[in-house]
Amino acid sequence: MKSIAVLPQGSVSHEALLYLFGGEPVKVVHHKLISDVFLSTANGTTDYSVIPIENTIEGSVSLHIDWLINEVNLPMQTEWIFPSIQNLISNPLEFTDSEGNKDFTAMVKILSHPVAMAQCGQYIREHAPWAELESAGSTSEAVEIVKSNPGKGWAAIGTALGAATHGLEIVDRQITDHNNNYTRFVLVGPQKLELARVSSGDKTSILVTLPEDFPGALHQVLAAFAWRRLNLSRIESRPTKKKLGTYYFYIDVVEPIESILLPGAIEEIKALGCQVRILGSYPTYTYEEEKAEVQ
Ligand SMILES: O=C(O)C(=O)C[C@]1(C(=O)O)C=C[C@@H](O)C=C1
Repeated sequence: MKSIAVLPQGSVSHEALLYLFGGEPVKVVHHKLISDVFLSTANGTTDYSVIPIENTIEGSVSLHIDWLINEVNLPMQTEWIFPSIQNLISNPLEFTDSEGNKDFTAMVKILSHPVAMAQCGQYIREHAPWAELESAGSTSEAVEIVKSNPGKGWAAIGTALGAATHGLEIVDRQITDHNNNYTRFVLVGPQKLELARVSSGDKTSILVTLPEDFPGALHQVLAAFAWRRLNLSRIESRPTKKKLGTYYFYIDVVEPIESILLPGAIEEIKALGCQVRILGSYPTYTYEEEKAEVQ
């Protein structure tokens, strides 16, 4: 049975994992911090790790992309999209007045994962702008901390599964600034992954380092894809962390690595003096509500 490292029970990542595998039996190994999720597969304890890499509202999860680039050498084996539905969660009746109405005046602190917190900025500004905001390793860890601190005016932003896991109350449902809030997840690990569900296509993620002092280098890199009509779905620069002003370009190509034209494009980019690292070539799955078993 495949073993999969993921953030704690009831995190968005955990919901996304349950969705991806549907009924397939897998051994789920929870870790409090994303660094430990990465390391568990990097050191061979688990077969795969679930990594959130991009969100509709917050954009790239830079920390996780940097880990993929700099800290571990774990190929991406699958990508899928899953909705991040965030809720305001508290100990039962903590924010209900004697007449049964919601009353947030005693809300002194809101805890969540910083990405989830950022997805709900508008809600916080409208409902409890006075509350102190505190980061947790995951939305589910935030719920767990709130559970251990009843009566203090603390609330968490997290999933319905997180609230159910810890037996807490959902004070307000679906509080993200936009309803169309989706997260792109990747499963990373050394082995290819076969899934029962039908994919919506393939992608290849590559990392390109430009040679120094080469005018128009990025233009020429992009031209290698353009004249072959290879579709790019994302391009993003990340600092190399070695010298100020030097960057990696993270590029997603909507083709599998074994397609006819992609290897030629990569060779052309290398011939320009660029370094190319393949981060993975993998099937991608779009979210289909009727297949979701959670929420
Ligand atoms: O904290 C969680 O529940 C997570 O799964 C982490 C994470 C992230 O790192 O982006 C995943 C998706 C959500 O949109 C917010 C947080």
